[in-house]
Amino acid sequence: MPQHAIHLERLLPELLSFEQPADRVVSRYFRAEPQLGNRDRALIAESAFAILRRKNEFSQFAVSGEGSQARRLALLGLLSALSEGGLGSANRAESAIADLAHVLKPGEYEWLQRFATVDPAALNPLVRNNLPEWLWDAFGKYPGEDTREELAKALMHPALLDLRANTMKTTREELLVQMNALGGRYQAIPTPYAPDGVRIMGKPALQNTAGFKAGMFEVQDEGSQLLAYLLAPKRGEMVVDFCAGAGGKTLAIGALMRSTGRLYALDTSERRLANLKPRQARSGLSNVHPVWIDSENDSKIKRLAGKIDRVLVDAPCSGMGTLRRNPDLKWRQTPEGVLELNEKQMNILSSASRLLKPGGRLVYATCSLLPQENQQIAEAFLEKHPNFEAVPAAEVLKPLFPKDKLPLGCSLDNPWWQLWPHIHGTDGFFGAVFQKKASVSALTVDKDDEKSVKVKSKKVVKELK
Ligand SMILES: C[S@@+](CC[C@H](N)C(=O)[O-])C[C@H]1O[C@@H](n2cnc3c(N)ncnc32)[C@H](O)[C@@H]1O
Repeated sequence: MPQHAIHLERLLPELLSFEQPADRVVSRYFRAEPQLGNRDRALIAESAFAILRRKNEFSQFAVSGEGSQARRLALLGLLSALSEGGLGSANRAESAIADLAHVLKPGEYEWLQRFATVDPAALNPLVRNNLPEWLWDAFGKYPGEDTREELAKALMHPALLDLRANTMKTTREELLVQMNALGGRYQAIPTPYAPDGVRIMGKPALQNTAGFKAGMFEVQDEGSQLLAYLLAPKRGEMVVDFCAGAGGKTLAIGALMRSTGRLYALDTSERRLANLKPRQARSGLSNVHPVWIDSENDSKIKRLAGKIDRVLVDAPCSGMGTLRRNPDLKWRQTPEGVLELNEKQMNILSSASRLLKPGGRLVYATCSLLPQENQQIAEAFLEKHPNFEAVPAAEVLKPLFPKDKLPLGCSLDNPWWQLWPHIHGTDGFFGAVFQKKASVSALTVDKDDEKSVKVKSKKVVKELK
């Protein structure tokens, strides 16, 4: 373990400069240190992310103590990673300190023990909750002063590892057996709501398993899995995933369509779309068509106008709902950055809405918790597009995922769908469903029989090439 602290000390300056996303900095570091094994990498990465999650608390405590500031942060990161149980150890702080004892220099053992006995209630709320002031204030407005601390606490813990069984190749039950056969340290259980989800306690390296290579599963948060049900794609439909990225949601949607119909995966990032290709190949889906676009106004999109049954806009957003797994975002994002995103979100949603047939469904989604990126965009969209109406999420999801008599994430007070880390144990998600109102001329278009739909979709694919 001495080398873990040394690697962390080396990694920290770049990580804490916040110039690059943390996962990129960590991956680059590991590429330059090929001798590190899987377990070492897991502990170093988990400790680095713990430092980002609890930066205010750790920085305040690390003002005093032995050695350099980087060494102190590294030790606090290791202590947190070893005591969180994210690595399958589920140790308490005392036993984690004991695990570290043999690498500690004089005075460090007592210093860590002092840290473990700090009373969080005595700390300033910004320090205790590890949030920048603007975000703490924003959470005070929504979800509100009474609940923001609970939310902040949930965001300080690493996310659990969720998988989605690829139902084109296996079942959840088979995947559970496969995962439980990995070894005693890990335990796999069904996710509470997503019907194909498997939750793993501990963090096994899965990329090299035969099941992963054979496309039996994808790593995907339960909330993301549930979002595919809000789009509710049907077999044989024409569907567009407008901001498909590396295709996490595309693949879940494609499986719900049982690999029928056509599913266009659009994105402006060639790099992300390139990452979709191997995942698509593993998945066995033949209905997915990745298409690179130069912007939301690309002429390829215009050619699909009025032809699509369902469109998902999983918009670029601040990612504040994913702070459990991307804690650097809370230090990198700013209120000005959110304003810029708002303009982008509105433009993408407006362009995407042109794709829909009369009667077609548009789902706007983010992994943000900020109303500016969620409710306010959905409301502004409805105001600007009187040819669309909101469809209550509860109506779309019923009878799925019942919780307190309503489908999970739905409310009687509004039509939107929202998942919270502190309530649902998922990443934070927002979803709004809109339906394009049917017009008289549209009714005749809707009468197309299946054959003519097939001919048309072939033509569209040709046009996109
Ligand atoms: C939240 S991510 C999507 C994640 C993805 N749906 C998934 O499940 O993995 C947002 C995506 O929007 C893409 N994007 C940004 N601007 C865009 C635009 N104008 N049109 C389409 N996609 C855009 C980004 O490249 C990014 O991949």
